Amino acid sequence: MLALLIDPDKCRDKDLEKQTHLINIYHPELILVGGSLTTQPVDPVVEYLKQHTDVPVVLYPGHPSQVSYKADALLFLSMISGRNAELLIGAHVTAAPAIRQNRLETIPTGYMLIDGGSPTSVEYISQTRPIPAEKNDIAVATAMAGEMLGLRMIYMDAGSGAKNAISADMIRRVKEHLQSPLMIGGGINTPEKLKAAFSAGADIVVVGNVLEKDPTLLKQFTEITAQS
Ligand SMILES: CC(C)=CCC/C(C)=C/CC/C(C)=C/CC/C(C)=C/COP(=O)(O)OP(=O)(O)O
Ligand SMILES: O=P(O)(O)OC[C@@H](O)CO
Ligand SMILES: [Mg+2]
Repeated sequence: MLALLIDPDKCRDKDLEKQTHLINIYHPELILVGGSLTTQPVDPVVEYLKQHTDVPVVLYPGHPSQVSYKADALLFLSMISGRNAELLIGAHVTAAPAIRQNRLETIPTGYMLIDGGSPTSVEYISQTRPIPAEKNDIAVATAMAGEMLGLRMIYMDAGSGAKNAISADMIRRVKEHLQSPLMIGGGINTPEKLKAAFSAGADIVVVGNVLEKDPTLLKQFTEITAQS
């Protein structure tokens, strides 16, 4: 599956219109909405997408303020690569009552930040250290622990705009030990990197930056996804 990430802060009305037009032609399987730091409200972006496409809109929040009850579901992320209690359970306690009240579907997801070769917004904002890129064993153990805690999906992210995407080796090793779906993202900016992530075992690949810069690449990215 291909998940297109839309950052509410980076899309002006015109960009969103253009992206929506291409989404309706090429149909990525998912749209994710979120950012590690957002100053613009998420609600209008979700509302626009729900009105103009049939592709499911799933929230990928960096903060409880990014929860919109207009979305189809929410990645209920716990940042298991870090040791920041607020991102492991704190934000969740704050957000849970309203999520339940509004009957928003949650997808319990273990979020693992992997070193992508340059500092990323998520690393800075979360005040956590990523798992070193070469430490496959730590990634495997972390994903296993997340699954044992009951998390239903694992998201390994090198961070938006990462210099290096997560290695095929790490993806393969983690996937070997996992029953749950594996999501991969961060720095996937060429057709080759997209193919490599799927070949290594990614179930869902998240692409943000490169499609923000050149939305027309969506055609090629959806074709590769269909062949993978
Ligand atoms: C439980 C609820 C509702 C919220 C907490 C959510 C948690 C634990 C988040 C974990 C850490 C985090 C800050 C994730 C944000 C990831 C995200 C949406 C990244 C998108 O990319 P950006 O980092 O915004 O990329 P740019 O730098 O390209 O804007
Ligand atoms: O913007 P890119 O580098 O595609 O990354 C997407 C996403 O995995 C970030 O959390
Ligand atoms: Mg952002």
